[in-house]
Amino acid sequence: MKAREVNFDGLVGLTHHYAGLSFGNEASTKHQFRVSNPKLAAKQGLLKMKALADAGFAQGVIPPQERPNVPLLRQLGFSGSDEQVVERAAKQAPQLLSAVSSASSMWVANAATVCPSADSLDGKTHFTVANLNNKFHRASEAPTTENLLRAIFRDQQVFSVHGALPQVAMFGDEGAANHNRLGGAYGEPSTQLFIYGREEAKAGLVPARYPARQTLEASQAVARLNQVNPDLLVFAQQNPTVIDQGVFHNDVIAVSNRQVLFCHEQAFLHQHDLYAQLREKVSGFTAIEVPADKVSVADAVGTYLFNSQLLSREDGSMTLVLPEESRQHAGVWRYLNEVLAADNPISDLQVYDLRESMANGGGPACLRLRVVLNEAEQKAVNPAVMMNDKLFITLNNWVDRWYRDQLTQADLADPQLLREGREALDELTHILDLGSVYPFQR
Ligand SMILES: NCCC[C@H](NC(=O)CCC(=O)O)C(=O)O
Repeated sequence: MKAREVNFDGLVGLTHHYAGLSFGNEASTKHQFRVSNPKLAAKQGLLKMKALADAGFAQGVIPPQERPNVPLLRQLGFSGSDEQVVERAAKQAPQLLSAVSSASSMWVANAATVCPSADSLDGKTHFTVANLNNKFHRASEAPTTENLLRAIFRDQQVFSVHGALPQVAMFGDEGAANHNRLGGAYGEPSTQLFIYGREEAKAGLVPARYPARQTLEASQAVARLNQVNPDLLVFAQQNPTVIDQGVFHNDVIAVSNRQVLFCHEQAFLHQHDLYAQLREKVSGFTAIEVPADKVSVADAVGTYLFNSQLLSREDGSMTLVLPEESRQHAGVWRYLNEVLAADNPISDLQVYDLRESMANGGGPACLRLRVVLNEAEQKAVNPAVMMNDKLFITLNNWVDRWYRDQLTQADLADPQLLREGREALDELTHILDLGSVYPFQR
């Protein structure tokens, strides 16, 4: 049975703004308080989804979360009606209101880690929701992410969705952004490479300046929950010095597809040992390694060339889906064209304008969750979330009706934004046939 990779992209939420919340993510810090355009952000994302769907890649959509997160504000001691809760938070702690209003769930590469059925001991497709413990504004995504995944992958005969790991630093887990799957055909058992930033139990090498968000302990627990066949597992540490240069997730410095790993030469701590392990486990393993004298780590972080999607076409060749920023940089673009000309599976570069998401540190790869599905599993997915001409038009109209074209931290105090958000999401759950998934619906 033929399996394929389906990409599910996060739809940008109505409160997308630049809050400067992610220490260690340099774009987030740099763009704090810049005026955002949620409408444009959502449309940029939809255009990428539609273009990839039109090019024959299977594409789904994951909806945004309810923001501001009023229950979370109540947990922090703000009381009264929902409107009063928001109003009081805006007055007493505007930075908290901003955090609980973040549209960060758009970066669904951090929603969960996925184990395709070919790799799991029980033959099911597993999802473990990420706890995103390192950042307050992101840790609150987990419960609704779980509801959303259950509403999309709802057939429990074939899908198994696990709740997030315990919310403590020891089990900090950032989902698929720190996970690669390497192998042959998608439906064949493949090697799962879990990348971590530090090991809680050992005083090993760790970054000095910025946090290592993912622990080895978390990666091991996710592999257990997902029932990954132990023969297929590899764990490797990210290079702490690149974390200190702004590589807060592995998908900022490496991307894989089938037998190919496209990465910077400084991505991993013991890079050559890792290649040796992968050569042994993955038939035809191909590393396309970018040297620092061609692209510095700073330029990789600035242009996000590795935060790309590496997609297989029918003939086995691969398309690299890149953000506009990597075309704008002469040296990076020259290097990418050298990769194109060289003898390797990459034979096409596609560039998208994702400027709104990029300014918060999210490129093409951050916006998508990869799910390998065989034919029966594809049929078991909630069909209303799959991108096609009709859904594209419906979602664009929905965005036009509900989204603002500029937003600042001060606007978050507007009780109308809360009401608009709920009405819009209520409508969206009908469009995507999700049932009741948000706190305000329960
Ligand atoms: N995979 C990309 C994730 C980007 C995300 N940025 C943010 O949350 C920035 C939000 C802000 O600062 O407004 C993060 O760092 O986890």
